[in-house]
Amino acid sequence: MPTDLKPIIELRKATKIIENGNERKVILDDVSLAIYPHDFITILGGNGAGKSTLFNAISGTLELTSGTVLIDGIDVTKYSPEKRAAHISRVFQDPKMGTAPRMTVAENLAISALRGQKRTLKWRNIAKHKTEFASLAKQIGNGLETHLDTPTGNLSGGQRQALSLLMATIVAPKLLLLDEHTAALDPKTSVALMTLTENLVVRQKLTALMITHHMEDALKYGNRLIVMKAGKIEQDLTAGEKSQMKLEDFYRIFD
Ligand SMILES: Nc1ncnc2c1ncn2[C@@H]1O[C@H](COP(=O)(O)OP(=O)(O)OP(=O)(O)O)[C@@H](O)[C@H]1O
Repeated sequence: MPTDLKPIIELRKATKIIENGNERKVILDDVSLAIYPHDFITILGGNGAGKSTLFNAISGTLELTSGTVLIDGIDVTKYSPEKRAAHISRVFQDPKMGTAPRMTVAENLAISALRGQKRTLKWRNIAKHKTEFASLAKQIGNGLETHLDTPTGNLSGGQRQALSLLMATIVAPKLLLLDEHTAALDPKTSVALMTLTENLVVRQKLTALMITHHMEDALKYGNRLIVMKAGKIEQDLTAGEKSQMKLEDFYRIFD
């Protein structure tokens, strides 16, 4: 990893232990990870490996038992998810998660455009920004730009995920978390959304973590690949190391 760059996000010895009666389960096990500017890291691991737990620890929806989370070198371990949301955006697997269903596409975009600012939403500003929103939505290529006044609950799953991605990146976050964001889509829409994802990440020089169960995607995209197993980071591969790997090597991850 680069030595001259400072990590944007760092986890130091992050551990989460769940105690339930006599049961004690370590779901995040002494994880240390440094994420550098413009890293696009894919994350693979079997069911229950701790991938979403890692995202929860970064975004603050999970309180650590021990360990530290830093953003730009500042200890944010005690910061609420809302406070961290000024820097971190997340797109979930479920198309229903990222958008407010009764609000229109333009209204959802307008709210996202205010992320990290204290200003309240002025509805007249939405009209002002509609042309800009339309040109953003047009990049997606699935007709979203013709639905600016449509409540998001009426969109297709693919349109809704594309909108969630646009909302997560309309103000460039320090870190973009993609939590199996293509998993609920049909194969064609999933490929289109992955292409859009890569375009956005590369064009905006974003820093991103992407959980995927598609081994092909984990190999194809990004400059780093992390493999998780039983709450630990088992492997952290560079692009060079990744290119030496074959699909068969990855099937062993799920043994
Ligand atoms: N709040 C919680 N309380 C108890 N157990 C939890 C909690 N959150 C996660 N776990 C457990 O921690 C383990 C890791 O879960 P996690 O959701 O991070 O896995 P994952 O790698 O994202 O899996 P998947 O690919 O199935 O989404 C699982 O065994 C899960 O049941």
